Amino acid sequence: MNDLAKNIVLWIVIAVVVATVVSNFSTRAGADAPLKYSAFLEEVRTGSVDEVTFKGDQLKGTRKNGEKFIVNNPETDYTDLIGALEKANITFSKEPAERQSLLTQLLISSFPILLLIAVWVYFMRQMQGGAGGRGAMSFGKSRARLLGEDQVQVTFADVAGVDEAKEEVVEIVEFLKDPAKFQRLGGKIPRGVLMVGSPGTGKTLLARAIAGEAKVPFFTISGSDFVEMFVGVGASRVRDMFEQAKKHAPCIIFIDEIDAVGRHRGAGLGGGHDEREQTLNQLLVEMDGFEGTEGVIVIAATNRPDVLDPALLRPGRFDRQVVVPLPDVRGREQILKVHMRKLPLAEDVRPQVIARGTPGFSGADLANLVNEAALFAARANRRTVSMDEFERAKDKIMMGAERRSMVMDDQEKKLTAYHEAGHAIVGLSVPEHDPVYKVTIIPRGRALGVTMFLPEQDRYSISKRRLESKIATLFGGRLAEEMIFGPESVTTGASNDIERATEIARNMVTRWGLSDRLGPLTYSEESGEVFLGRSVTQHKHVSDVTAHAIDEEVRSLIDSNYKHAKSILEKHLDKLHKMAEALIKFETIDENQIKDIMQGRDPQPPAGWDDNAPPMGKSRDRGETPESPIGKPASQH
Ligand SMILES: Nc1ncnc2c1ncn2[C@@H]1O[C@H](COP(=O)(O)OP(=O)(O)OP(=O)(O)O)[C@@H](O)[C@H]1O
Ligand SMILES: [Zn+2]
Repeated sequence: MNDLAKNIVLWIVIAVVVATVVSNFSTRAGADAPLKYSAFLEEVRTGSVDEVTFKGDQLKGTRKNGEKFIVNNPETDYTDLIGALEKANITFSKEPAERQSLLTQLLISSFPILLLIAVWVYFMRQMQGGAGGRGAMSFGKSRARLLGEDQVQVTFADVAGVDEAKEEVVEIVEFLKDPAKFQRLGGKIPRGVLMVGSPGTGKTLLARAIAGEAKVPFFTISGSDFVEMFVGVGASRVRDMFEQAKKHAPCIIFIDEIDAVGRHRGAGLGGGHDEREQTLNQLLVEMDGFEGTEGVIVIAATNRPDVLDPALLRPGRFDRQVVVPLPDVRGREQILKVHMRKLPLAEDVRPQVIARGTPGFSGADLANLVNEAALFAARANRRTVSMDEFERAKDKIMMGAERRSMVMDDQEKKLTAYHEAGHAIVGLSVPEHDPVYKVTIIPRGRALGVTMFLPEQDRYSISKRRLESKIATLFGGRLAEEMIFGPESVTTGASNDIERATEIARNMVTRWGLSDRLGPLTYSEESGEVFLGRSVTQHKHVSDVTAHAIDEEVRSLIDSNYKHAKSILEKHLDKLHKMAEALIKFETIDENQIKDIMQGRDPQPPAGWDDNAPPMGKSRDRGETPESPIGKPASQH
């Protein structure tokens, strides 16, 4: 052994000692006995569990006899579990994940040492010429997680609302079930499938369902796992993954976020032989190398097919694309039903109504909505989940969580009430605007108040008239403040409204060809070139004269709609006062109350309203500046 090798051995010994000390320490700190997930479910069923707390991906629980235990929750989606807990009448709650345990702090502080060891080991491997070089730390091993055929319990029945995508992959299931038979019958052997769709549309779910239907093992790895700081590691991980997969054939390899490795070669820094490029090349080599008869199918997922290297899409590689779109109304209803199956539901629950009120939601958003509703029901000690909880969950996801603890003084409350009432009244009076569904001055997310509009159907294009109505509505808030409190009192609360109105106007002129003066031309061009993860926008040059005309045209669109909004508010001043008063009193008003106000009546108080109840929250917490929320639909201010 030379000196270097001795050194490495010494360091490894030190590392082992440190690791032992640390792990001893950590087990002593967390004395709760670990429990297997399946054993835990059994205990839930037999009724020996008393209480459960969700904490990150762990569950902490107490048995009826007072014993404590922890369970690592393997599921990201725990509606199933919540349903079981509710049925067994077990109380549960949710805690935020721990910031940073002592263990991680220790690991972080010892990171430089570990890094040094890693570098040395790496150089050793290089010196040995790679032969038999799978050293103690096995860098080159793939990180793919293998789920055996029994573990993949997902079937096509769990994937809803994407029927076309399902139809396209049925053939793959047939192939995996019996590759030899499939070939005999003359089917074209599939090899690579690229699933394309926005985040949360169920690409992973669909891939798992293919494995579940065909009852074959499922290897899963994320593209970003291949990208390592050491040159050559990613490539050897790819090699290793394919080796493993061939041993388990027929099977599926699922590569999530393939764009992390599959980016257009040469798009990186300098374009040289960087790590990512080697990994990608290895992937291409492996995909060419295996015969389809072996029964390995590679499924990759991405939401950026445009940045992928064209070599990946050539015949024999990922030559099939399956688009997994955002669900439409029917699809959303079906997805909701899939997730609701697992819960005890009240009789008033109507998935169709929820589906109609959630345009733009992905499958993951809907799963989350059902989860949140279950948690609301649990917190209120309800035995079933009712429509009310689903509505609250929807509002929470769309507008951010209510922040009742944040106290506005009376003046601020009044300003916010007039601001929101201004949006609502203009929105209700302009043509082709979505109906107003709810107005609230309870702070939500980062906004002080929210006016919610409900698109009645999914829209794929918007008319000029509608866009102008949007601009007018956006100005409604600030205008109302100005009219009631005078120009000096206007707050910064409207800055985001103004930004958005300006953006709409500018896009109308420069991108959507909706200006008579400038005609149907595109005046700026966004190119999709991506550099280091950021998209670089290149502007096509426009002459000074044109630029000036664009500015004028944008300004005139803004001016005319601003004036329009102002005339509406002047005409409906009595309704503005009435709505603001209602908001100050009730804090949230709904469709029916809005209708009352617009017809000149006093709004009915909501069900269960008590005029003598104490006012809202008391503590002070004002960390953020008032701004509009960052929620889903484009129509809230
Ligand atoms: N079509 C669907 N039917 C039922 N549930 C769905 C559907 N789409 C998504 N979900 C729910 O959302 C969760 C997350 O979806 P999944 O991870 O499959 O999305 P993804 O498209 O792979 O997202 P990402 O691109 O972020 O990886 C699923 O576990 C499931 O609970
Ligand atoms: Zn506003």
